[in-house]
Amino acid sequence: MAAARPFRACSCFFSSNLFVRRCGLHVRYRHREQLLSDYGTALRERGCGSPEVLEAVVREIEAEVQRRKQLIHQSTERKAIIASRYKRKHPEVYVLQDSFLAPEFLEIVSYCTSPDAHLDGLLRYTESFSDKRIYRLPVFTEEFCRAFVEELENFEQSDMPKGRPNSMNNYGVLLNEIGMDENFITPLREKYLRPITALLYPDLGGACLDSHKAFVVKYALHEDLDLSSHYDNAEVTLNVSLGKDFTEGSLYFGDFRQDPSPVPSYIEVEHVGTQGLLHRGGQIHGALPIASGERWNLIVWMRASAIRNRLCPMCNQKPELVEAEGFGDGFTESAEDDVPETVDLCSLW
Ligand SMILES: O=C(O)CCC(=O)C(=O)O
Ligand SMILES: [Fe+2]
Repeated sequence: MAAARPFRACSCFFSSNLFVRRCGLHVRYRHREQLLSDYGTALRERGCGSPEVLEAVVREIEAEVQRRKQLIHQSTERKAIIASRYKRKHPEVYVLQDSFLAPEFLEIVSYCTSPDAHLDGLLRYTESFSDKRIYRLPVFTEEFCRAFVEELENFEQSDMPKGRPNSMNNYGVLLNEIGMDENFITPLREKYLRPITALLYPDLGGACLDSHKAFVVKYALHEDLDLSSHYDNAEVTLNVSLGKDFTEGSLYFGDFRQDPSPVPSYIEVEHVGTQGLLHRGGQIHGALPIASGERWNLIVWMRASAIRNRLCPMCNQKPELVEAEGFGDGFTESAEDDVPETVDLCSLW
């Protein structure tokens, strides 16, 4: 068998999809003049047109680009510190066990791995929302969710260094940094989720999701309340509600990024504790503000190199690969030197 190819990122990470929080806008940034020429009107419309505010916006964007450039290095450092010093409260939650999973979820996986499994059969076990290919299904047990959130709170309250889940969420935990990728998220994706996504999203590489970025987001009254509209850097996303108690805070979904309609229709989907939502990463979505309590959700952005190597979902171009740590952003170098028997079936579509 050929050695696994290292994962890469696309260079657009340093220039595209930069989120300007104060005006709720994603921008591409090369330099100040380009920003003004591409987004001058949009910035003005959102109250960011005065010279002082513009100045602050440019400074924020440049700081975000710097943050992104230092990310790999800082994340590796944090991971090493956490591995050597963090004292886990529930060490057991780091190794996935069947007992963490809802019996109904195990039943779904068992159906999907049976020889005659088909989409219509699977849909009998899930709840579907409109025609947007959004599905809800049971995932974890309540007991597991409680222990997991307790572990995350323990980490949050510790003096360990913490990264932000992504440029839009300020609160939460990057699961690779606390050591949950290897024995929890990777087996969850490979052994349990992939048989399901293979049937739901074959066109998006659902059968060959070969990497992920996993994190937990947290919303609370004096922290983040909501999340602006966006699409994920993922082919398929799993979003599981872990608790705790909260009101409001539903998700809303609009069009698929590559298939916009003149008047997008939005649907709202509630989070149900212990249950997960599967959706296409490219489905435009956001989170409405919570009204009380705390909301913790596990988010797994799942990626298929066979799909994204052709087109980066963030810049819509052939990806320009740059070195990365771990799973990077899920791209791999081209497979031209592969011998035929190692060619992944997914890459033949
Ligand atoms: O708050 C949520 O449930 C959604 C979070 C989300 O969409 C994301 O982090 O990509
Ligand atoms: Fe998202």
